[in-house]
Amino acid sequence: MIPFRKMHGLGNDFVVIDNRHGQWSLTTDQVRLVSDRRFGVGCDQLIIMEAVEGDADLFMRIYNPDGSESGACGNATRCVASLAMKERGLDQVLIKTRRGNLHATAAEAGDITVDMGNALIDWRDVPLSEEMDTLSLPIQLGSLENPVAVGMGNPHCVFFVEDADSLPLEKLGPQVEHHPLFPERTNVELATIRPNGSIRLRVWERGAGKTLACGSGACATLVAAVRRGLSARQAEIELDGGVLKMQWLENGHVLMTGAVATAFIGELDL
Ligand SMILES: N[C@@H](CCC[C@H](N)C(=O)O)C(=O)O
Repeated sequence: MIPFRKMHGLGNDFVVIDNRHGQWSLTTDQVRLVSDRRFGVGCDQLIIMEAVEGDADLFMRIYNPDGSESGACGNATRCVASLAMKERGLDQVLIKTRRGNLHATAAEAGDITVDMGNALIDWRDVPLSEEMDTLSLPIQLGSLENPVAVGMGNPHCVFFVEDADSLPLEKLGPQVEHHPLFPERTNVELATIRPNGSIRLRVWERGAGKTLACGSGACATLVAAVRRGLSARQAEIELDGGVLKMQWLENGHVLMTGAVATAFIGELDL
């Protein structure tokens, strides 16, 4: 039996397995099974906590429900950071991910702030399949056009639209996810800038589908909006599951602050 925690950040939900003693090794089929809401516990991402050498407190591995691995997951980083902070009695921890060490700190009212690292805006780093300006991609799908590409350790394709809520994300998301300009597929964001400066955001996640929130997607959207001259460097982003407070620092790093919650604790019989 493998113990797990079911956690979420704004409804973006995770099965979190503590494998710091290295006793378990999940196959891709098992990752898919655990993530499948029809047969398993079900989650947007399966997160494995692993032991690490060096400065970081732990390594966080991120699997999508289709079995693919991602380099970044903002909401899960807050969840895992909150576990590590409680465990160590600290108000800051360093979480290692495939893209590097992410510094997380306790914020007001139980929220967690994560420095999600540098936003990547060179086409090679997103990555895109050919040289181009990431500020304006030649993609047109119905009323969707001219998106911005941003890398946050995972790829994002951000469309600015009149009304994100009026568009069929379930139909458009998979088409953009598999667009040939993205050799590693992409996460897809539909964003609307509101008159008060906040941003309404809906996300189709690579390898997962429509989710209630996506932390790295919120980071990418703020960066895209600032680069387009549509937003200040600090903004609130409203996802289906709640609000993230975002800031793009002058040094290129993106800060994300938001809530975390544990839904329940259980055991997997694989
Ligand atoms: N939920 C995440 C992103 C998860 C990974 C993504 N689906 C990918 O494949 O890159 C977040 O909060 O950032």
